Amino acid sequence: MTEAPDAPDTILHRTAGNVSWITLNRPDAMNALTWDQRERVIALLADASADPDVRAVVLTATGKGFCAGADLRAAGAPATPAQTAPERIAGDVARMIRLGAQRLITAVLDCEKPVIAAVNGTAAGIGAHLALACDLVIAAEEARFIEVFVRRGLVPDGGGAYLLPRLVGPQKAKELIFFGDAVPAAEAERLGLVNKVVPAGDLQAAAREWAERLAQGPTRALALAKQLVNASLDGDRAAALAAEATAQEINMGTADANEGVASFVERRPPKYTGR
Ligand SMILES: CCCCCCCCCCCCC[C@H](O)CC(=O)SCCNC(=O)CCNC(=O)[C@H](O)C(C)(C)COP(=O)(O)OP(=O)(O)OC[C@H]1O[C@@H](n2cnc3c(N)ncnc32)[C@H](O)[C@@H]1OP(=O)(O)O
Repeated sequence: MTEAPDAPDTILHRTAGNVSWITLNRPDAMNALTWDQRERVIALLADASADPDVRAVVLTATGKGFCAGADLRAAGAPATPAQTAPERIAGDVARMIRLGAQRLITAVLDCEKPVIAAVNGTAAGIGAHLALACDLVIAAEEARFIEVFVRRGLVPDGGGAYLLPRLVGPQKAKELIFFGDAVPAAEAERLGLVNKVVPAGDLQAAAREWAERLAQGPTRALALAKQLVNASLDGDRAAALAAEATAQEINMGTADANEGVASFVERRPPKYTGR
């Protein structure tokens, strides 16, 4: 288990049916992220990668918000520019973004298990990017996605200017970033930010259904496929084709790959073990 500060009750965690459920639980603050919570989520994602009994991850939250971004009231927030020399501000905030927001988003992108975001409500700032970095996004009808940074006079961080253009194209990405308007779940689905929109009362069941299907799948093949898709966004065709050939070679060493082929030949359903 990865060591991380305990975030008693503000991050709930359970594993059921080979699915790791990570729940942000500060509903009174729209699940705005504190340092402890962020480190706890990063640790739980690392644990999911390492644990062979975890074959899928669901990230969700309680209350009316999914995550309202960094907790702007968090103790120890950097002093305002007027109180600190510019070079110190640059050193502090850039380092905080690298060591904070960016580590969180990277932990999702690099998690070696499929990660589903079950977005129960407002996802703003890095809270939106936390959802959009997940492999699959299921949103409740009332959910909305807000590139809220501009409302605070901030630059989008936590991977926003990396994720958004890849999801919706550069023009739409800049519209969302420039205006910071709330994007309702149905529009987010139309734009390609969300895979599926369901009534709020069905969100957990929908996430469980997809997560349990993935948890019965060929876990290593799913992890390699996730890496191929993510890497393809940054490379050229030659790199993508080389990577898929290598991934298939690696995957052929798994029991699941042999089970998948054998079950077809033997005319029976496959039974994958995730190994
Ligand atoms: C990780 C530690 C960081 C330390 C502080 C850093 C300071 C800045 C440093 C540089 C920038 C870092 C940026 C960061 O990496 C990435 C970001 O996420 S920046 C964006 C931060 N988030 C926001 O700006 C969103 C702020 N919230 C809102 O705009 C609105 O709440 C909403 C999301 C549009 C939802 O609106 P409503 O539905 O009307 O809900 P309320 O506004 O009434 O909120 C309910 C309740 O929750 C409290 N709350 C909401 N968001 C935050 C928040 N981000 N931090 C703390 N508290 C929040 C809100 O105050 C209400 O509480 P109440 O007033 O009722 O007690």
